[in-house]
Amino acid sequence: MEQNIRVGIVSYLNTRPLIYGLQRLPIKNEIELIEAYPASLAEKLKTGAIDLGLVPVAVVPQLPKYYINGHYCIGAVGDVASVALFSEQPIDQIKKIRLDYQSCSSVNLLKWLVKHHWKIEVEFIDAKDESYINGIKGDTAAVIIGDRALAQRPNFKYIYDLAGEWKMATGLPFVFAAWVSTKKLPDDFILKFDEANAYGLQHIDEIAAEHHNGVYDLKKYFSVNLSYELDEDKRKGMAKFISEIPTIR
Ligand SMILES: C=C(O[C@@H]1C=C(C(=O)O)C=C[C@H]1O)C(=O)O
Repeated sequence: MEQNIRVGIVSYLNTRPLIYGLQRLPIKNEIELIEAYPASLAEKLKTGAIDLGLVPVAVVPQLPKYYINGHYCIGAVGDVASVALFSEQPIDQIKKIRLDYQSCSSVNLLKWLVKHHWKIEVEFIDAKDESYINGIKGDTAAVIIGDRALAQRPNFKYIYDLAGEWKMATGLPFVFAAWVSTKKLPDDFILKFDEANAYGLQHIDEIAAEHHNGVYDLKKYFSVNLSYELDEDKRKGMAKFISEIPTIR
């Protein structure tokens, strides 16, 4: 038998609806799911450790060749809830921003917002491990993504939702990650893969109940905050963001 297609998936709750069908439908016998945080998935795609992955769109310009597969993504048309700048002080008083080591897209989005939307002068500090979250004090804020961001929501006075801010600035939705490959995958495989993604989106109530954690309303998270269809507007938002990346390095 041919080797299974290695599929990189984000190790956060946001991905549960997209993988629900991949774990249950017959396609599960053709794939191997490899879970990691987004920045690590980007590395895995670059080094060939995965064939297809839910990879941060911010790394797409670094790939010699790429394909955006299927019709689903991790996106938002307004506040996403799990990607934010957390602070004790309002935006105009922030002097330093610690950047989540698990992120690629959100860190670049934050830098774009700092330069083009908030227009503030700040120092960026790359975080190396989870301890950076304890450093959010006074005029030092931090970007946090994923489940850890949902968990921190009750702890900070100021929460700037990065997808919501992007929407205010551009009028467009934001795409954090899409199903990216560096080689063309068979059309019949992508069709089945896409159908498996759709299957999960038809089972949001079960998935929300299964992962219920008392931290955040997951039904709202999966159906209002996150928006998984890679439609025309999301493609426009994604193209705009990718075209802006050279202006923020
Ligand atoms: C909405 C989210 O989107 C994510 C953020 C990413 C990034 O910043 O690179 C990549 C994938 C997604 O997991 C989240 O993590 O909460």
